[in-house]
Amino acid sequence: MKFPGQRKSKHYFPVTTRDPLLKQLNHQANTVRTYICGIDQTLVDIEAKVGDELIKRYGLPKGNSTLIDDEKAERLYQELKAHDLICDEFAGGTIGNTVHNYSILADDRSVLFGVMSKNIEVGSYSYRYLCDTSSKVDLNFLQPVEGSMGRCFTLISECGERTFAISKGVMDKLSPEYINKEMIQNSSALVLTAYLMRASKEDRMTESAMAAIEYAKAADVPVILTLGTKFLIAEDPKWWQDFIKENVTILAMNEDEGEALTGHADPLLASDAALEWCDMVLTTAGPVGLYTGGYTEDAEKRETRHTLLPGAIPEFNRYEFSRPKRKQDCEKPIKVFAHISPYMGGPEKIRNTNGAGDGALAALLHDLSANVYHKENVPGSSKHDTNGLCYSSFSQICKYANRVAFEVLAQHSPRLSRALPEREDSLEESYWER
Ligand SMILES: Nc1ncnc2c1ncn2[C@@H]1O[C@H](COP(=O)(O)OP(=O)(O)O)[C@@H](O)[C@H]1O
Ligand SMILES: Nc1nc2c(ncn2[C@@H]2O[C@H](COP(=O)(O)O)[C@@H](O)[C@H]2O)c(=O)[nH]1
Repeated sequence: MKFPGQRKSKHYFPVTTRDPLLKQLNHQANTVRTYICGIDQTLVDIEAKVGDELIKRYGLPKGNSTLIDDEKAERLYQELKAHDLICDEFAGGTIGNTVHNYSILADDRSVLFGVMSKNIEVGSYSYRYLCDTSSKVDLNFLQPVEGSMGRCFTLISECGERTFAISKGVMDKLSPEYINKEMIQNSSALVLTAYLMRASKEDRMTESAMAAIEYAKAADVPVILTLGTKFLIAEDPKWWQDFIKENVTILAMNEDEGEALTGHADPLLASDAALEWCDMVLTTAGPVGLYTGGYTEDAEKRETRHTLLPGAIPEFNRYEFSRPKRKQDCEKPIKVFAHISPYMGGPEKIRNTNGAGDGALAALLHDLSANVYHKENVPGSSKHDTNGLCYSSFSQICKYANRVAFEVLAQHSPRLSRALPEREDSLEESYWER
């Protein structure tokens, strides 16, 4: 487990054996290892730059992720190929991306539940998926199935907006028998996407996801939900509010999804509303940056040293140096928010916005899992007297998530090809120390 994000003072995080205080840890027979679990529809992204006319002609709502039938998928694929419009083919799926990015950042294990073709030919989409997935993502629990892999046509308009057309193949064929209860109950977190809830009944993906959620809740493992697309949420916001209230610890969304869920276009107000149903929220807002929100114990709140920010909730970041806690773990819970503008104003050239939100979530998951790792391995640490949900403060999580989103924007695919640089001198000066 790597330390979550660069910092000048690394406290007592057990990432090095050089510190004499850590010798105690090294005397332990076995360092306890932590991991996160994710469930996804295994998908390969087929990226193409297209005109709006094509998107319209195929009846795809711009910006949405729409399921299309096999006939339409084949027609679309042949048209993209014939006009040489496909610019990349890469493993995708919102949770596949997130657990991959988690494993790259933490340099540690994640477990993915989903399906995979029984027989894999070199060069096939299944092969592509495996090649593009970090070796730290444990794929041993995937369910082998017959049939073709799911494809996600990622159609990028001139304005940069992405429209997804999903040819589902076997992506929803996951059976609940392939959800390993013990793996889920021993993990630091279970991460899911709202997309899993739109599978057809016969396909059983939704049933499998619900089984995993029940296992996680029974063992008090945090359930993290990312909303996927505003269109799905807008179909029935009340259903999603109840679902979150019933099942979710941490909610990740972008500002459009936040508006669909809460009715608030302002990401801060949307975050505030969502905290009535869950314990913590990560709200990304494209060029406006991102917000974290959640609860802390009134007696443990820590005042920021940054400028107090104006907004729909004045000076909303006052206690952003506090660590997030679950609401139920607070005697006197107070809401805390933090915001950060895009790191360095955003990359000079945004290659692709695909997966920036998933990248930010992976950073938050890393911080959460690092907290469990530290708690397991340094149980006597005062850090854990207060039963925090994450290792770092709201403010620090913002910085880390933002930095990772920047890295995804600056590269071509939604999956990080490498971790953040170990030493970023300019960062130490200009960002982490600011
Ligand atoms: N145009 C942009 N300029 C600068 N940073 C951006 C831009 N778009 C996204 N980001 C960064 O990436 C993060 C996630 O992007 P966003 O588009 O909100 O997520 P999603 O992919 O889930 O819609 C933002 O919080 C911000 O840090
Ligand atoms: N599991 C699913 N993943 C999907 C679906 N539609 C799109 N996607 C994936 O989302 C990422 C991009 O994420 P974003 O945070 O930038 O929006 C991309 O890699 C797609 O594969 C779906 O229906 N199910």
